[in-house]
Amino acid sequence: MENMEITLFNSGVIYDSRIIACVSLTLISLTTYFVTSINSSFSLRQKKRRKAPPGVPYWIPIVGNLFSFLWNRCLFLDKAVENYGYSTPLLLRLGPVKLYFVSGADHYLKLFSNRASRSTNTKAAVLFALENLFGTPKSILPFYAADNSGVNANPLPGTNVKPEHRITYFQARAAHRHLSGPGLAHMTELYLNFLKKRVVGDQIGSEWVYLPNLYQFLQVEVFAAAVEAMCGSYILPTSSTFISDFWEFVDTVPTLFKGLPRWMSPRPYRVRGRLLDAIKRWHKFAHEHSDCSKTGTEDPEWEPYFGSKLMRARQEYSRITGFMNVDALAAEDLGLLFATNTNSIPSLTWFIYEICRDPSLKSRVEKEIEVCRALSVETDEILFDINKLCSQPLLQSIYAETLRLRVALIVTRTPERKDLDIGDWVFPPDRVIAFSSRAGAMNPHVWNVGNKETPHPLDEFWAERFLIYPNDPTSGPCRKQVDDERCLNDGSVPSQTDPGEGPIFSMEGVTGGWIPYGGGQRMCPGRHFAKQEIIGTLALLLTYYEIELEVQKARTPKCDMKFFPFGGLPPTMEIPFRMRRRVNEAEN
Ligand code: HEM
Repeated sequence: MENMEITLFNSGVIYDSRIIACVSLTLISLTTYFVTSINSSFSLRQKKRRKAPPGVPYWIPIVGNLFSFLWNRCLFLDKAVENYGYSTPLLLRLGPVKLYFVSGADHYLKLFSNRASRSTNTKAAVLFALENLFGTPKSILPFYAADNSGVNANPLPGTNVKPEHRITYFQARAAHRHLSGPGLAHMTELYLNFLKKRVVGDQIGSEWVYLPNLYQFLQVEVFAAAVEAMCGSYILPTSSTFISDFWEFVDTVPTLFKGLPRWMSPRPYRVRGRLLDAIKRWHKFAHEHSDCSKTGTEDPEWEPYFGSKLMRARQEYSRITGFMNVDALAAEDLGLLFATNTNSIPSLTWFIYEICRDPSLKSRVEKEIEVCRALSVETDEILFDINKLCSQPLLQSIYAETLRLRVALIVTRTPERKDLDIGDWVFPPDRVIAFSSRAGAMNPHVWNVGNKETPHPLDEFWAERFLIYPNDPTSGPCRKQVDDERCLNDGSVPSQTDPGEGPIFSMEGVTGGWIPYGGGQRMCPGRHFAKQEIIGTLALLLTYYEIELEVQKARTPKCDMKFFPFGGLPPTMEIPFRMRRRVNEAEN
């Protein structure tokens, strides 16, 4: 104790060094907060065009906003938007990293424009995810980092990356080519067949079967069918715990995101290691039995070893680079499995939940499904017209509303080489601009929130938010303004509705608020499959089964915000349900 005491000026006053430390820290914190607040309000008041976004004040130098952000990411960003408004981009200091956070719908649209798409990249987020979440070897990261040639067939001017090293372009080309057109049609058809074989071929007969959790049921059945449609029939058998490992890994992603080292948090690394090993075993086996260079128009869309052409194309371009080793390839595919399933499956869970908990909504949905199926003349099997299903107004509205409310992710862009101007704001090169789908989804300037008599707050599900009724000028997704029936903040023109017809599905006026798939050139290439997967799964399940939720009325599941900003938000609680085979369904 003695050596903790300091006698000053022989005055006889004893200062405990702990008190001195506390007082100094408080003074430093107060001064830091004062200075950063003054700077912030000074930046806000600037009248000039081309100004720098204000910083969000913080208390601790160097650390900045990091603790508040990591403590509760969603709350921190919600508060920042509440304090500064949607039209003000903000500078966040997250430890050593400084980034901008943008929340205005108009700003999103400008960031997704062709011009901005050409001069920005997504490298920072991709590198962070590869290294910290998916376990790409550190030695390979410089190879990804060096590619600044863009996503188009023609490299960006001023870049001199070797043609065979254009990894960003290869990735984008493979995804866009094979997740649309014939590849998409084939993948959806296979997915629905695999799902049907798994679920309908299962033991659930005409007696009610009680299942403890809808999300868990889909995590197994939908995951297995989707993975088989994309990656073939041999990836899952490489490890008896692949499916449970995958979801355990997803559970640990918020921990990996915080960057804790292995010795402090071994579980995420252990489970990720098991998955990467399994993927490597699958790659090896598939290479022994299949030729990944077969991605031409004459080659099969799907074979059991690598699955879809997408997976063969990914192997092939990785081989061509000469850089990618087996570990890097496994990490890339883990990343794809993550992107594919962790968004779709939680979204699908909410989609089914919202429909099944409202009997009148369910019966309207069943009518829309009914007109999209037919019996095959040859096999007597039920066939779905997936394109027609995905064009049904109510199904689309529920799907869009589900993604608005239940997907919360952050998308990033980094300006390359020169400043990026958005409105009066200027963003310097090489600094990340982040925007959150949740901020867009909750932006009251964008969305229709009903009226006093029938309010539809943005944090509540409204099945009809995206429907325009010909005779109801208050309907439709975008905010109604006193002097303007529709707010077309993206400059689009309202489509005509035929008064004789029913409601139409519409996205008019809300494209800057609805960004679960990001936007511009880097917009999610899997969105068409995701939509068909979500709507097709519901159609299949409701065609063959009666499904009833067993959730007690008093208990409503909420979104687990721990998963913000990683995409689909799973429910906070189990959703018990029961199902039984319909007795009179056409097929047996
Ligand atoms: C509800 C489901 C899904 C959501 C919400 C979602 C969302 C996203 C978002 C926000 C991005 C980044 C876009 C940007 O930077 O602008 C992305 C990228 C990507 N997604 Fe999805 N996704 C979903 C399903 C899928 C599926 C099913 C697949 C594959 C079949 C897929 C494959 C990809 C790929 C390959 C990328 C990277 C594209 C690139 O970097 O160029 N996604 N996704």
